[in-house]
Amino acid sequence: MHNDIEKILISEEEIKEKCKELGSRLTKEYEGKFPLAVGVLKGAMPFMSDILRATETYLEMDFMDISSYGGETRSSGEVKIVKDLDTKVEGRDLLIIEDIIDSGLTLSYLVDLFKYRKANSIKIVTLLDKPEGRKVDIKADVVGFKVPNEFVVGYGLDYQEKYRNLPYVGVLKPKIYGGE
Ligand SMILES: O=P(O)(O)OC[C@H]1O[C@H](OP(=O)(O)OP(=O)(O)O)[C@H](O)[C@@H]1O
Ligand code: HPA
Ligand SMILES: [Mg+2]
Repeated sequence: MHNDIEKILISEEEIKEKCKELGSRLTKEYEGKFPLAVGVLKGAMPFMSDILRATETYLEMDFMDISSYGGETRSSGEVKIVKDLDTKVEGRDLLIIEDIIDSGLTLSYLVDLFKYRKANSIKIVTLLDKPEGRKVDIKADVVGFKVPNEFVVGYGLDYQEKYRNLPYVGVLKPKIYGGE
């Protein structure tokens, strides 16, 4: 598996440090509140697990499974709910946790949905931001790292469902995508 990686963009150590830093920030921001942390499956799973264990406040966790990429490296543009939340959103302070904002389609769909469901507040935390990928205007409130306009894998991010369990974020060798 490691052999398929051309270069590591963000190391395991850098991710660990960042989760601690962002966790302390969220601890302060949600002091005295009881936010609903919404993990966007499947990609956000490792990041959610690490950042929330560094967030020292009461919180509730729930998950939403959204899909728009299928097995491709480009968004189909059609966002589908595979699994909805079990929790009522009305009046809650939502903390949406994502692995990456690329085109922005997934998050803009979710933000609209949660506004419609009358959330009290919505904050977006993403490990990675790929600003050059953007098709709709949306910004995260908290960003771990910016990444260049390349398809990245690892730490939750997949290519054809593989590589999510890499402890770092990297770029695949071109031959893995069927390139030369
Ligand atoms: O900003 P966007 O262009 O919408 O891309 C970001 C979304 O795409 C990926 O999920 P995907 O739909 O591939 O599902 P997955 O998390 O199960 O891999 C990623 O985990 C984000 O949720
Ligand atoms: O660069 C990416 N890698 C993996 N999954 C993704 N979903 C959106 N962008 C990406
Ligand atoms: Mg994916």
